[in-house]
Amino acid sequence: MNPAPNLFLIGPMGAGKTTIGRRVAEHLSLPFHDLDHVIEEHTGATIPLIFEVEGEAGFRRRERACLADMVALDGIVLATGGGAVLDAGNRALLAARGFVVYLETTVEQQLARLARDRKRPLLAAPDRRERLEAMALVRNPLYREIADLRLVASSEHVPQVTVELLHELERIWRRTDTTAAA
Ligand SMILES: Nc1ncnc2c1ncn2[C@@H]1O[C@H](COP(=O)(O)OP(=O)(O)OP(=O)(O)O)[C@@H](O)[C@H]1O
Ligand SMILES: O=C(O)C1=C[C@@H](O)[C@@H](O)[C@H](O)C1
Ligand SMILES: [Mg+2]
Repeated sequence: MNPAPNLFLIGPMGAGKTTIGRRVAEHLSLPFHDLDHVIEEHTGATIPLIFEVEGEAGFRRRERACLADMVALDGIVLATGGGAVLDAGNRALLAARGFVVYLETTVEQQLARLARDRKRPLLAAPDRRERLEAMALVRNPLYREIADLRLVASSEHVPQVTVELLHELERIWRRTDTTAAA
């Protein structure tokens, strides 16, 4: 069993936090929440519109508030947005309130997976590769800082990655159980 109250997925845009998180939650019979969707619901506006009206700073304020609400829950799987770890307070909350899985990916994979995406305002750049590389430079150390588990998805097949993550969690949580019982 998960010794932490929650399971949190972190990692860059297009790493699969939403996709894999939803499937893992289903397998674990836990409620799934996606922080981006929570923000949109609370605001009554899409993420692109929030960025357009309030800028990234406004979006980050809303992200902080919604993240604080979500981590207060118990027994959930939460997929965060790619930039949630930029805030030190968010990082502290995630580390304190759950088991943190860092889904790793490469810029190459991001470019392929998000090629047709128009819903991520930070990707609206003339050179997407350059933008993603710059973000990785700043953010990857922050993901690493709070990760309890790093998963380099070896497959482009979503069900396969889901199974890989479930196996890793089972292995780690079984070990934690044994240690606690000893
Ligand atoms: N392991 C995978 N193999 C192939 N495609 C994937 C994989 N993981 C995710 N995808 C695809 O990549 C796209 C982006 O995935 P997803 O929305 O889950 O990313 P995310 O990590 O939640 O990103 P964000 O931080 O922007 O919310 C989706 O179309 C999804 O189907
Ligand atoms: O990487 C980011 O900063 C973002 C990722 C998305 O999940 C959204 O949270 C938003 O588009 C910003
Ligand atoms: Mg997502």
